[in-house]
Amino acid sequence: MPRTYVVRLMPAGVARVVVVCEAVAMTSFTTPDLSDELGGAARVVAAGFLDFGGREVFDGPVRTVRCLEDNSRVKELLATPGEGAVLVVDGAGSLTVALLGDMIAEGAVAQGWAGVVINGAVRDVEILRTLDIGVRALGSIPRRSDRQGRGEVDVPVTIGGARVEPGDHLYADATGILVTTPA
Ligand SMILES: O=C([O-])CC(=O)C(=O)O
Repeated sequence: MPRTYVVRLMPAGVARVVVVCEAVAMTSFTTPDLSDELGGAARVVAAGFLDFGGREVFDGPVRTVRCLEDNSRVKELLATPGEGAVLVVDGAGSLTVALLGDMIAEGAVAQGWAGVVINGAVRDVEILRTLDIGVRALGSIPRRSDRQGRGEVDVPVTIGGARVEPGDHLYADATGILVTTPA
């Protein structure tokens, strides 16, 4: 792991090396290790989610939205304090409209959300990748979604074959995504 070192000359002329920061944030988990350690208690989300965010590794307690081609609830929820949570959006796998774009994602960063995992599509991908938030989705498309106030918040959903409930904990890294239910 890359590190930044400062070399100070001590009075006796002896060089002392002090690690002052990690250039890459230390992560306390990997999804393969969690999968091995927890077995069936770690519900693994099927492969197929792509990384669109500026944070490759993220985790947090889960909030959920279920919606179909209408991101009203996504926009509303991500404009409220996230407190390190991960929003899991079950958009039924629809790839015809985007449920997240740069404006909503920038708001989510400002509100302290750790990540957004979308069983559906995003847009503004050039900007999403610059933002300090995890974003996973199935694909991208230019068309915005409808906003007719449809959708449900904090309901159990299933994405990538894994059941996800509000209050679960979601872990995502370069390998994949898994979900646990805290004891
Ligand atoms: O407004 C939307 O539905 C999605 C979008 O483009 C944004 O978040 O900037």
